[in-house]
Amino acid sequence: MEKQVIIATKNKGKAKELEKMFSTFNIKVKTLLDFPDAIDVEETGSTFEENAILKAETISQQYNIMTIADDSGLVIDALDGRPGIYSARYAGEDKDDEANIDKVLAEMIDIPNDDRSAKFYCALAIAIPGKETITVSGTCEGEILRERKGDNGFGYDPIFFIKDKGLTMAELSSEEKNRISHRAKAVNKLPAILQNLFDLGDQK
Ligand SMILES: O=c1[nH]c(=O)c2ncn([C@@H]3O[C@H](COP(=O)(O)OP(=O)(O)OP(=O)(O)O)[C@@H](O)[C@H]3O)c2[nH]1
Ligand SMILES: [Mg+2]
Repeated sequence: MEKQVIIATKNKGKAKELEKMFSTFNIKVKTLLDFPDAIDVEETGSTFEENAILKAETISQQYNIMTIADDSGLVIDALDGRPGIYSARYAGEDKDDEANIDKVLAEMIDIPNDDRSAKFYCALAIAIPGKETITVSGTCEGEILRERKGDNGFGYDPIFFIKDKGLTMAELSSEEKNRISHRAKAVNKLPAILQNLFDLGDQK
């Protein structure tokens, strides 16, 4: 049977980036759009890794197919790591990107320019039926601006400034974001792991 993987995310921005990154692997990529009855996993973990594992294992057990889940977020030093694992729901359960940005900007209004460092963090969990779940992670360093710049990407991208580039994440092309992002850095650790896993036995 052809190797296949489910990317278990309901976030369209993430799904698009991950589908693109996985297109280089010799594997059929499915998303939760292909599985409308997928369980809605509650993110009850206290770390990105725990939440990624919860999402990946629940869906891989439901369908008996290898599943990758991404749990990610923005970690701001001056806010003691917030919004962190609560990034998607920072301003409320309706997961409104614009409201989330407004909340961060308001909380940081008195934070001086040289104390606005932050990072994006991405944990990926790979759950394969009958095998132990594996996690990898990646980070991307930046600074939080005082206003939005750029329209690409999703989430907090318009206020996340990357010094090396002199641009926000939302001003990068999708190709460029996919080269340097926290998600790309995590995905880049996968080929060796996937190779190893496939060599261990049959993959449905
Ligand atoms: O500007 C951003 N650029 C990114 O590249 C990025 N990656 C993550 N994030 C933020 O972190 C939340 C993830 O939370 P999260 O991992 O729980 O995902 P989610 O709830 O959106 O979807 P799901 O995968 O759980 O179904 C997202 O909603 C965003 O607010 C990002 N923001
Ligand atoms: Mg989520």
